[in-house]
Amino acid sequence: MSLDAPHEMAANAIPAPATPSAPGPVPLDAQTAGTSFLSSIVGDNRPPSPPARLAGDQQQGPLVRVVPHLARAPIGRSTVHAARLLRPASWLKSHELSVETTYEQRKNGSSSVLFKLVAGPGLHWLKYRGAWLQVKRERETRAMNMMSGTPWETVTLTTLSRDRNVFSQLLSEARDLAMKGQEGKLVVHTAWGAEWRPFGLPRRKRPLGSVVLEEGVGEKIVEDVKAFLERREWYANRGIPYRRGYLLYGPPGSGKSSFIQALAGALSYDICLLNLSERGLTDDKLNHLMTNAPERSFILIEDVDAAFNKRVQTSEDGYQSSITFSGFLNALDGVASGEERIIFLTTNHIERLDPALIRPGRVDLSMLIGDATPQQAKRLFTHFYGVEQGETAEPSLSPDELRRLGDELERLVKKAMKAGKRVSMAALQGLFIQNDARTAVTACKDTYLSVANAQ
Ligand SMILES: Nc1ncnc2c1ncn2[C@@H]1O[C@H](COP(=O)(O)OP(=O)(O)OP(=O)(O)O)[C@@H](O)[C@H]1O
Repeated sequence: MSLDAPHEMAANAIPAPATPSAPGPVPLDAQTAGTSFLSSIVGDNRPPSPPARLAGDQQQGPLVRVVPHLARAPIGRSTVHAARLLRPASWLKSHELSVETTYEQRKNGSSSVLFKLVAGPGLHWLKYRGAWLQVKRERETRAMNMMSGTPWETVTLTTLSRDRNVFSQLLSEARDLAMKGQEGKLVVHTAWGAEWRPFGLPRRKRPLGSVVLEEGVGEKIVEDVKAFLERREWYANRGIPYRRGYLLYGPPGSGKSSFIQALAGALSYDICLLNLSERGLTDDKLNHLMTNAPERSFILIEDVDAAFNKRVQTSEDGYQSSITFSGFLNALDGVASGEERIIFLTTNHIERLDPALIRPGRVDLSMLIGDATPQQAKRLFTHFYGVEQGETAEPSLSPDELRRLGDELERLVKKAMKAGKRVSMAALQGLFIQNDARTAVTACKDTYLSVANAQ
């Protein structure tokens, strides 16, 4: 196919600020360049930047950024213009690249910044299943998302092909690519103003069995959540808001957050992490967030005691957020809609919580997630060094010795508990990560029994 060159293209191309020129031409033939350009157009599953015009619905992924604009780009609309614009050599090039960055701050203080080059504002050309497509990304200069301050964007796809199916094929492929990135992964959302946005990349799901709780505790929570999910009709018929609140309380490092994340993963739910100390959070925004969480997600509010122990909300730096205790209670109750709402609260200090917060209807199930019991310690040990396909994680360790070491650990944790010593699951995990099985048991003895014996 040979068509004429886009003389106006360079002049008309939108010079996006902070859009570096690519060092060389970037091939855009999707048949030879694979789907990489397609993925760069549709993005991955990171928070889109800037958001799409219809991005108000948090369920929309990158795919939806393309959909509404197709409607405004009738096929063949600019056939003549495009025919004039095209020249064989330049169709396969795009200099309009943007840098898309993702910043992730982890709970332990570490952070990472990822970047990738994506097709930026301007014109791009690609050949998709034999049809040439013009892709035009335009930023709105006047309108912007008031919540996040980012400009809206229009992506217009135009084709000369008579085959309209090319759009549906492209969109299905884009959707499949987007979904693949999330398959088997846990998506965590955080609040941006009054809307939810995915935070960082989707994470690998943690197997539920890797969080070792006291016998029966995890099972009880899982059963309760599953029973709740099966009773939508029951709630609707009785006019009861379809919501359930859970409180997991106990010492630090006992597995509260890990269990909630693993449970979300097991049920293919997302997590919506709500920080009540967030600057700018108001009662209204909180209410909006609680009632507009993405479908199939748990709302997780950690360390809820820190937020309202004196019915005043103060962050670490002394900033007082403008949410009120009664506003928080109202948001927890939610509007009496049929929307499913599952809320998890965690705390290290249940005694500091206001009784109004944990009354039934707001918190329906409270569970203590405690320090390690002797059996838990042994199970965690076995999980770490355990037998897989007939072999232990360490070749020099026979299954018999593993059992013996596990029993020894169980006994020593029992002894430590008798001596009033607390054994944290997080601390045990730390010892197991650093040591082989034999050294780990010796280290536990040194850590817990030397002190216990001395007492
Ligand atoms: N019961 C457990 N089983 C397996 N791993 C655990 C368990 N408890 C803690 N851990 C490990 O310890 C670390 C901290 O756990 P987690 O953050 O879930 O504890 P937490 O109870 O939520 O603590 P905090 O109250 O301080 O938020 C995680 O890396 C987790 O893997």
